[in-house]
Amino acid sequence: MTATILDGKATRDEIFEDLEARVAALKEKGITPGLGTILVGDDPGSAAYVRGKHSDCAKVGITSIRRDLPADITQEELEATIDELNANPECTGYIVQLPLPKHLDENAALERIDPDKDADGLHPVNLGRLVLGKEAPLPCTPRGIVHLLRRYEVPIAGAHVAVVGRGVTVGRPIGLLLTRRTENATVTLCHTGTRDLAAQVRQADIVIAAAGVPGLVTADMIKPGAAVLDVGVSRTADGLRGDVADDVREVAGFVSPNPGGVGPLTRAFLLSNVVERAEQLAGLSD
Ligand SMILES: Nc1nc2c(c(=O)[nH]1)N[C@@H](CN(C=O)c1ccc(C(=O)N[C@@H](CCC(=O)O)C(=O)O)cc1)CN2
Ligand SMILES: [Mg+2]
Repeated sequence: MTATILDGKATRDEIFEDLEARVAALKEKGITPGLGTILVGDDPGSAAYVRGKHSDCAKVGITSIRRDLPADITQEELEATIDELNANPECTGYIVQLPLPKHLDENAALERIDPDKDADGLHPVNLGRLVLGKEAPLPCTPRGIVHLLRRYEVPIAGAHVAVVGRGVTVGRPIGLLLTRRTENATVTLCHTGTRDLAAQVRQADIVIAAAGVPGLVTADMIKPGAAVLDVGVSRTADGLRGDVADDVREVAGFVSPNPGGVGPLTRAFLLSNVVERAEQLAGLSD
């Protein structure tokens, strides 16, 4: 068997086309959505992601607001920048690029974001709303994963999903999305303390690998025909590596590659969250 590729770039292009039209409609009503980013330090990966977010904004007509701060900034200085974007009327949504340098308190920074401007859906109030099933901006990577599965008609209802990795941007929130009544999956959240990871992954219809460990998920761990989404990213001497070994394609029914799978959708749904918020402000959504 050779797996069907879940093409994140083609799916991203469809989303951008829709967003471009919606941004034009907002502008006709006198509202221009504005995405802010706060980047601390000079990690090349984070800098590239932030550059990508701003070039996406230009493609769909969203205003870009950039705040780049030195790596040795204090928590107080970071929080002053967060306060500034909370108060900035041009900025309708923004993100703090993660991870932050070790000396900074990431949770305190996320908590200081105005929940109504939280474009990443990572503020505790918005994660709490997700737990309660209330409307909220959804974390971008999990939203991209669900969209990609639906787009390629991978059966989700009743499926057994193994998530590998418990980070705040993917592993923890994806279980909350997939167990909503609209998705109805059964989710096992695996991590470094999981006994016999291979056995957990082997019984899954859908595997979401988001551990950041190159090649962690191998072909012998995959149930034939399963959907395998490679979300982890590691920068190695050989370049970017995902969590999923290449030969998984010979066993799986569906594979999202890395790069070119879920990553482009993380960026697309960030813009989507910003546009949805602007539509709420304009009274264009229900
Ligand atoms: N505040 C946030 N920080 C981080 C998030 C996030 O959602 N919010 N997620 C990741 C990084 N990230 C966005 O910020 C991100 C990661 C990967 C991609 C992407 O498009 N990847 C491409 C490959 C890119 C490359 O060549 O380097 C792909 O998968 O095809 C976009 C965004 C951690 N931090
Ligand atoms: Mg991500």
